[in-house]
Amino acid sequence: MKVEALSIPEVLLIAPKVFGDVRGFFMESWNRRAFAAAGLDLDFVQDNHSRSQQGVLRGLHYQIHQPQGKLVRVVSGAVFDVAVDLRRSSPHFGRWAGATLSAENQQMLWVPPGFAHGFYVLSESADFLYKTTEFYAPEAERCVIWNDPDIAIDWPLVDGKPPLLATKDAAGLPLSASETFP
Ligand SMILES: Cc1cn([C@H]2C[C@H](O)[C@@H](COP(=O)(O)OP(=O)(O)O[C@H]3O[C@@H](C)C(=O)[C@@H](O)[C@H]3O)O2)c(=O)[nH]c1=O
Repeated sequence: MKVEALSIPEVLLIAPKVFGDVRGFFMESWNRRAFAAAGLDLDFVQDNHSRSQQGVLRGLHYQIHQPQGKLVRVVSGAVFDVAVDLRRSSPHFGRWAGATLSAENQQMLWVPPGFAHGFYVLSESADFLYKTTEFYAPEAERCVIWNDPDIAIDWPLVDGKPPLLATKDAAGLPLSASETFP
C-alpha cells in the first residue's frame, strides 16, 4: 500500500495493493497491522455505505463531540472528496484538501478527527463506503456550508450546475459562524 500526504499533511491518500488476475482483482481494503505500520493505528467502530446520484454533494459534515476519523472510498462511480481542517491550533485551519476517489483508481482518503468532510458525485451514481473511529452522534452533528468563500473549495461541478443538497446541508453555516476544534 502507498500512502501520500496531501496539502494538509494529516490528510492521507492511500493506494492499496491490488492483485489483478483473470478473475478480476483482490485487495485488502483494511488491515489493522498494515495501517498501524503506516502510522495509522485506528480503532474503527462503524462501517457506512451511501449511494448518491450525479451532482449530489454531501457535506461538509463533522461531529463537534465524538469527532470521527473516516477512512473513505468509492466502490462504484467517482467522487471528488474533500477534508477541511477545523483545528484552530493547526497552521492549515480553514484550508481544504481533496482528491478524486473512484472505483477505478481504488484509492482511499484518511480524514482525521477535527476535520469536516464532504464529497461531490462526478459519475452517474456512486457507492461510497467508509469506516469511522467514533459512533454516529446526531446531536453533535454540524455542517459547514459547501461553498463558503473563506474556504473556497474548487468543486469540479458537472456542467457548472449547482449541486443537489440535503435541506440540512443547504443550511450549513459559514466557517466563521461554526463551532470548531481547539
Ligand atoms: C451518518 C449517519 C446517518 N444515519 C441516518 C440519519 C439520517 O436519517 C440518514 C441520512 O443521514 P445523513 O443525511 O446525515 O447522511 P449523509 O449526508 O450521507 O452523512 C454523511 O455525510 C458524509 C459527507 C460524512 O462525512 C459522514 O460522516 C456523514 O455525515 O441516515 C445513521 O443512522 N447513521 C449514521 O452514521
